[in-house]
Amino acid sequence: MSLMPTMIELLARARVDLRMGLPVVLTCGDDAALAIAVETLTNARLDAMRALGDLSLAVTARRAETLKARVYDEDVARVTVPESEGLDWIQALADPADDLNTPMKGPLASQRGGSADLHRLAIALVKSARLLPAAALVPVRGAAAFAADHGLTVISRTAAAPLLSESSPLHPVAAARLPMDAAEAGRLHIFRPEDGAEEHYAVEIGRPDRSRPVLARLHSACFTGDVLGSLKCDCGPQLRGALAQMGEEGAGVLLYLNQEGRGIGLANKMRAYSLQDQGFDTVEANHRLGFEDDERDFRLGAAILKKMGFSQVRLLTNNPNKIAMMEKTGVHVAERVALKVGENAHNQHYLATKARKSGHML
Ligand SMILES: Nc1nc2c(ncn2[C@@H]2O[C@H](COP(=O)(O)OP(=O)(O)OP(=O)(O)O)[C@@H](O)[C@H]2O)c(=O)[nH]1
Ligand SMILES: [Zn+2]
Repeated sequence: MSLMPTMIELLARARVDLRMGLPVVLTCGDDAALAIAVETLTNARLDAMRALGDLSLAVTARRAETLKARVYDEDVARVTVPESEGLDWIQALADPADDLNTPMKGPLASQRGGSADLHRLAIALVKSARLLPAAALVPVRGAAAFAADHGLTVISRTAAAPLLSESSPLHPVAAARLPMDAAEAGRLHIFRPEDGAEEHYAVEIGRPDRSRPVLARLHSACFTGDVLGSLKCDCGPQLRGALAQMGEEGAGVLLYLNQEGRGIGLANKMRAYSLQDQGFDTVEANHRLGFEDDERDFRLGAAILKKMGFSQVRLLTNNPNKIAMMEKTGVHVAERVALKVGENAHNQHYLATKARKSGHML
């Protein structure tokens, strides 16, 4: 067996490198670039990157819209970084925290022509590292030798792209009995993805009949709502409401998917909350940060249900996208069970925005 890292392992390593502020070498055919996350960029690394050539910044089309930067490559923009600008300028382009105090960062020049594939790959990697979706790139020659000399991780776009668009296979690692308030007959199962990303959990209540639709909930992690009892969303009451209903019926399965903040991570969710304090709604805040409304991967939920032997569900949700994704990934939604709990004065606007912009059923 080879001791060389596989592409999945290299991607996991690249995510850690980027979070630590290390650059990674990206290749695509004859093109290669050094890419570093803007969020963890330091002056020392910026100087070292600049010594290699002209820098460009990869931002998403969503972020480019707020920055009024031209997008020539559909989902990404390649913004030229002027030599006169330093770390603060670069980070202000990536981080919307100060947008309202310093609205005009430009005019910005975007590159057009040639390929944006390396920039697109850089965005996909920083997103999967749960960082702000922005990266600085500089072209490099002789990528393999350069990476070896500097001890850097190399990611080939051709090898990485299919893995980044798929959802990683998950495997059960442990399960045990867990009596809970809502049901004494509880069992917690832990699932681990092959790509080294977060583990996900399944709470099984009673002994659900695998040949009939099971009462199911796909719950996305919300530290603020689930643990702290935040009034800004309805997650805490939904979590407890779903478990309570499963307890009353004597059977059910609740998946606790660690996709905090609709898949952007807790740090980015707090950035979104800070923008909400400035007056933007939940969807606008995600867009200003450079994310889509919802970055979650619901295929994970279907994969776990199937591993547990469930192929049909009575799904507790108000989100039509969850139903569509279940059906698309081979879990039949026999019934939609409404889950309306936890509305309060603080989250009324949030719930109304989800209904208006994300199609949630009221
Ligand atoms: N980015 C972002 N995420 C949020 C915000 N408020 C809550 N969340 C996250 O949204 C997710 C809530 O998802 P769910 O409880 O599955 O809700 P849903 O998609 O509305 O669907 P149902 O509850 O099934 O109707 C959790 O991951 C929360 O952390 C917000 O303002 N911004
Ligand atoms: Zn929440």
